[in-house]
Amino acid sequence: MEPVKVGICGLGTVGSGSFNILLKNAEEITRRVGRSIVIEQVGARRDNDTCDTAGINVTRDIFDVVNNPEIDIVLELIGGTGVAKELVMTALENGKHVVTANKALIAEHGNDIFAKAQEKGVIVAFEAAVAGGIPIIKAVREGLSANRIDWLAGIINGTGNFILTEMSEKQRNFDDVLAEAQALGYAEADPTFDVEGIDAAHKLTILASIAFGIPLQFEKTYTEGISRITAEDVAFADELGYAVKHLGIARRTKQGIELRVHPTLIAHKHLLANVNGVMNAIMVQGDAVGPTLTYGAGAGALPTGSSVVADVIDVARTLTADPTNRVPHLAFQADALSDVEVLPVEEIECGFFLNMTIQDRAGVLANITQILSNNGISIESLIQREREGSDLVPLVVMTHDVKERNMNAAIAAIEALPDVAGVVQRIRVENLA
Ligand SMILES: NC(=O)C1=CN([C@@H]2O[C@H](COP(=O)(O)OP(=O)(O)OC[C@H]3O[C@@H](n4cnc5c(N)ncnc54)[C@H](O)[C@@H]3O)[C@@H](O)[C@H]2O)C=CC1
Ligand SMILES: N[C@@H](CC=O)C(=O)O
Ligand code: NA
Repeated sequence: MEPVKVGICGLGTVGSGSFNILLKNAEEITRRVGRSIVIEQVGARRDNDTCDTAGINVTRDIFDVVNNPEIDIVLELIGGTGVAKELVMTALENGKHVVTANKALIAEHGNDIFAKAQEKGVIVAFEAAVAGGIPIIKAVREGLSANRIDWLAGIINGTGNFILTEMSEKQRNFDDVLAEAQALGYAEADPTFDVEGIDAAHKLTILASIAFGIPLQFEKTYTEGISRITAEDVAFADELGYAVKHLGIARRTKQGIELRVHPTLIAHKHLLANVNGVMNAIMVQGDAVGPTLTYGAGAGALPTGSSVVADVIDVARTLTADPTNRVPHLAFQADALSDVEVLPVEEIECGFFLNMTIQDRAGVLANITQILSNNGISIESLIQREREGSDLVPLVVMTHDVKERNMNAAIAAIEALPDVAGVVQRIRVENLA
């Protein structure tokens, strides 16, 4: 049989990983697919030392790739939502299948892209876009398709988890660890996407769509990053028996859907609290299967390339299958997406860890507990520390579950007390039972 011809756009971290896997495992891949997969052309601004492109057609113009009539599958591995969108739309218009690792593109423009793919009868595959090497899209969209998914929660940004782990285990400084994550190829081109939670929000948007059958709604995802987390927060949390992890959470409730990414306290004994470094893990709760957990590298050239190439294999296999029987892009039929409401964060209920600085003076603690109680908030535990030579001392409060709305009111009142210095740090606590 004729080989399947692939064109790679972008030869950076993920492009090089995918390129090298396609060459190294060519024989094994042919055994799996029943025909060979060859790299017909590479579009790259510059060469990559880790890739031997001898004998391969290399162009500096990535649009040569999507306009090359020989190519069956285009790999979009340049990133961003500008040129990348134009590239993907052109490839689809030209009748080519597309494999991408670009979560920003899918989360923000996926609705348009999938509509175009459907019109043209081609596939857009994006396993690498969520949690790097973990086959979570396939797991949710296919492996768990018998279930009504109740919720999912996971560590879905490798850079952020790498930073939190190094800060907690080695007391390293935030900027240092971020620079290392960039050098290792984990971080986004703009690393604020990693540290401000935008990248995790892109991924959660995609996961929620395939779990619940809702359109992609990135703009409705509540997004908070790890940049405000201090070494002191991590140490206090640890003392109380918790790890600080950056989680993406999507949950169905009677009122609507929770879609949120933020730092979270998780009990040390919980599996997610023990996912460290660049590793990602996602819990999915289905009504039939119960809780499931997948774990693996969330970023890096070869782990991400693993997902890209698996998608190429999937597409190559379906080239001989009936197009109407393929798995729908968002797991549910395009005309069967539901418009259930995404809840505002004020409606979400969880426990809180509050870390504040107060004057070491009689009555301050009583004022704070009174405010909490006035807002219907009960305290689970509390740490108050003396600080030698200073009458400003740290106070940490853990609360039982309460609506974010009540907590907002309580924090505003606490911050207005003359004996409370600066802002109250809040980290949400999840039991994930
Ligand atoms: N680095 C990682 O571990 C992961 C990255 N991703 C996603 O994969 C995509 C690529 O990311 P990386 O490989 O990390 O980025 P990168 O910056 O290492 O690679 C991108 C490459 O594309 C090239 N490029 C960009 N625009 C171009 C243009 N107009 N013409 C020719 N070449 C162009 C750049 O020169 C660069 O070599 C992004 O969407 C990213 O979000 C997804 C999962 C993991
Ligand atoms: N920057 C991302 C790369 C993978 O998606 C991350 O760190 O997780
Ligand atoms: Na994946």
